[in-house]
Amino acid sequence: MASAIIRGLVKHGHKSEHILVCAPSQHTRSRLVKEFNVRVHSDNSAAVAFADIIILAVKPFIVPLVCDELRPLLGQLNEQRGDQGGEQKLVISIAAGLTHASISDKLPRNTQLVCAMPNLPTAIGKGLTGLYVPGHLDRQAFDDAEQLMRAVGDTVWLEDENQMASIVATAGSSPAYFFLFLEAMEKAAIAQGLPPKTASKAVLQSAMGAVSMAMASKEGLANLRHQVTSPKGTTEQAVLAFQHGDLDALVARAMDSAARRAKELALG
Ligand SMILES: NC(=O)C1=CN([C@@H]2O[C@H](COP(=O)(O)OP(=O)(O)OC[C@H]3O[C@@H](n4cnc5c(N)ncnc54)[C@H](OP(=O)(O)O)[C@@H]3O)[C@@H](O)[C@H]2O)C=CC1
Ligand SMILES: O=C(O)[C@@H]1CCC=N1
Repeated sequence: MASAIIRGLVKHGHKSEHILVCAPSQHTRSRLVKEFNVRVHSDNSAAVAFADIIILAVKPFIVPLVCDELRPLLGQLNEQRGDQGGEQKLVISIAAGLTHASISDKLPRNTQLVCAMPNLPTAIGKGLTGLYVPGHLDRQAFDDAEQLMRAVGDTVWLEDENQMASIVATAGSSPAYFFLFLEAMEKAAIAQGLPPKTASKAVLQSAMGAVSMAMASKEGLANLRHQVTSPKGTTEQAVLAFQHGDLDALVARAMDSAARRAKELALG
């Protein structure tokens, strides 16, 4: 996910020399230098010395270990900046499930922390990121987090931290559902006899057309669907097959499973 954010930021015009990536493996560091020409370091505390905005983009169970490494220097530099009336460093966590309080507890007191849930299309500037800070904190103070994630797509602020699990299910994980559905369509089209390249083009262009149309239209998804579905026509048969398979219930079950997993990750 870090690579996707970096790709999106660099595409949007962020200078690669202003980005420092900390990763333990030499292989990953070399790949990122080769791909984006970013700075790299093996020591996570180098990020605190270098950056005003620090993104925690590790697996949820690694976040506490990384916070332990960031805490001493982060506390020291934020205290210095506080004394001088300067801006505090901002930490953004993209770890699925982890709560604001659980990460805050691992960082120096009063660290500016935003919980964010981006998704993979940030890599091409078309991401969706859910953002959360507790209600008693002023969101204006977190403009930098919103601006950064806006550079790689759209953003939504969440009122209630419990909504974060739904954003994981609806946006963080969902590109995989769409890929899965498109894969299934591609396989079916090939099974019906289309050449693989033709099947792929027909599936992807149709998906892009449908999504672009839905985004541009004020009519709502069900209305657009009805426009395709001629009475007694071909689409009706396909829609009926999906409905007989209880697509709505299946999708709800899948999304509930993702949201439930996000809540489990919060518990560690
Ligand atoms: N994948 C996605 O679409 C999304 C993921 N997320 C969240 O992003 C986070 C990362 O997920 P994802 O990108 O899929 O995972 P990956 O396994 O692809 O990446 C994790 C990265 O963490 C690095 N890492 C491991 N240990 C440390 C450490 N101690 N200090 C610093 N870096 C470390 C690894 O570096 P190395 O290669 O050197 O081991 C690796 O590059 C998760 O919390 C996930 O919930 C959120 C939204 C979407
Ligand atoms: O599958 C995961 O856990 C991560 C979080 C959202 C997308 N990928």
